[in-house]
Amino acid sequence: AKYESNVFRELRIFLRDVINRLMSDRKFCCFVKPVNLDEVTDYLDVVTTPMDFSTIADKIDDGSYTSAAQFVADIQIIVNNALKYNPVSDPLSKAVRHRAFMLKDTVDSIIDKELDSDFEKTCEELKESR
Ligand SMILES: O=C(C1CCC1)N1C[C@@H]2C[C@H]3C[C@@H](O)[C@@H](O)[C@]2(C1)O3
Repeated sequence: AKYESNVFRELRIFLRDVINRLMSDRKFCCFVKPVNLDEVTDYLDVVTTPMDFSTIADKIDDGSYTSAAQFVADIQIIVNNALKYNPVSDPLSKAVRHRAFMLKDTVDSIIDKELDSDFEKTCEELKESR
């Protein structure tokens, strides 16, 4: 009801702030848009669930996330995809993998510092009550 919509509205505001900060961080520029499937023609042979920051931003606005944990799970998909498609030790792949690891630690740190655990618990409980 009203209370629920206020909680999920506050979650959207928090998640928009986080994704906006990630999108404006130059070291994460490779994660902003979907991998170009016209350019990377074998990408879907390797990666089953593409994910990127702009898709996450759309999902926030669609109300797809009813907890921060669901948001972090999509960030993890970005990380796992980057590690899976860019495994070799050539310099470009190593740079991509390093950024993927940086992304995960950056998001985990933001969540630990800035997301109230009671608020996240309320989101999880409201999600179950749906
Ligand atoms: O995995 C990715 C993105 C980086 C994190 C997501 N890509 C697959 C290609 C391999 C590597 C070099 C370019 O070929 C560029 O097209 C991509 C894009 O980076």
